[in-house]
Amino acid sequence: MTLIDGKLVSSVIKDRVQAEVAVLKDKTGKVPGLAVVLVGEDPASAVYVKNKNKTCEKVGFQSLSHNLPADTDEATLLKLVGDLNSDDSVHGILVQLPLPKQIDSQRVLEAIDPRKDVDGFHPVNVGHLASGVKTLAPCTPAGIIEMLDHYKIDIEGKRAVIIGRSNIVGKPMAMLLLQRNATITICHSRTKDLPAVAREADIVVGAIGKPRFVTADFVKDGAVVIDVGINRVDGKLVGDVDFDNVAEKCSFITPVPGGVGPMTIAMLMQNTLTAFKSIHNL
Ligand SMILES: NC(=O)C1=CN([C@@H]2O[C@H](COP(=O)(O)OP(=O)(O)OC[C@H]3O[C@@H](n4cnc5c(N)ncnc54)[C@H](OP(=O)(O)O)[C@@H]3O)[C@@H](O)[C@H]2O)C=CC1
Ligand SMILES: Nc1nc(=O)c2c([nH]1)NC[C@@H]1CN(c3ccc(C(=O)N[C@@H](CCC(=O)O)C(=O)O)cc3)C=[N+]21
Repeated sequence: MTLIDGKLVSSVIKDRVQAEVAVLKDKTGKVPGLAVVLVGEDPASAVYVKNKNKTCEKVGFQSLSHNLPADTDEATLLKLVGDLNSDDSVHGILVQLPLPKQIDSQRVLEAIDPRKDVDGFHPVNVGHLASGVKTLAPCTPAGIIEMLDHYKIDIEGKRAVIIGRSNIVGKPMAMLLLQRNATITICHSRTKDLPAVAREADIVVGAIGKPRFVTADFVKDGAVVIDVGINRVDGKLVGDVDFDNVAEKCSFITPVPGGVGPMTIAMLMQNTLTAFKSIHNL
């Protein structure tokens, strides 16, 4: 069994971004700017925002955080998004999800300029991804593809089973794996005989949000197992995969922490750099 080191692969990407930012800064006098909008005080989101700010500093981006109170109304948030759309120093806009229930998230995501949509959640970018047009792809699944490539894990012709069908992970993961010629199955809470379906997979992606949900019973001998889950159990971070038991059966596995999470941040930097270059025709 090989442990996939997300921290290592993410450093390679961040170093590459950092080097390119330095060159572009010399050439244009400008640096990429990333604006992160957090509504309310969800502790998990706060950790994520802190990591993003730290990484922005490392790679040489300008990082702006907007922390709004939990009772912010939709109009206020839409106004902020509009201001960020027209701010020339901002090239990436990320509105942290989930949003409080008085706000229609879809309306907010659709208000973001698609060129600055570094999460890849705007319908234009979702449509491009589904059509196979090069676009800003969601960071978490894009990071998973990078990890598979780094470890030279074949995707073409392989059977991939994705557990979870969210717009942020499951669905875009399916699109990216399909683009790479995997045969994909997307599972969810209504899937029948889930362990049997998952056992057919050469590559299993667990994105459910339930601690240790994917047990050894879900995994074929020699499969590749990717754990997207971020769950807090007794103050400890655990994934959606029952790591200790699954690790004995699989060929490759990602840990939590230190797997998919750091890759999400690295791809956010990559997407912000891509947006900066496309906005400035570089
Ligand atoms: N590491 C990272 O960078 C990131 C980690 N995450 C983490 O990944 C996990 C998933 O996130 P996200 O995709 O946003 O979650 P969502 O809650 O949006 O989606 C969860 C999916 O899992 C499915 N599901 C829930 N229970 C079951 C079950 N018993 N059997 C089969 N399927 C089930 C749901 O099915 P249905 O649609 O039928 O309800 C749904 O499609 C979370 O732990 C989250 O914190 C998320 C984003 C980035
Ligand atoms: N618009 C939007 N885009 C997102 O991409 C998004 C979001 N909203 N809402 C929340 C989820 C969750 N998410 C994580 C990203 C990185 C880590 C991460 O860096 N994890 C590290 C360390 C975590 C720690 O130690 O606390 C690790 O797994 O090793 C975690 C979680 C992005 N999400």
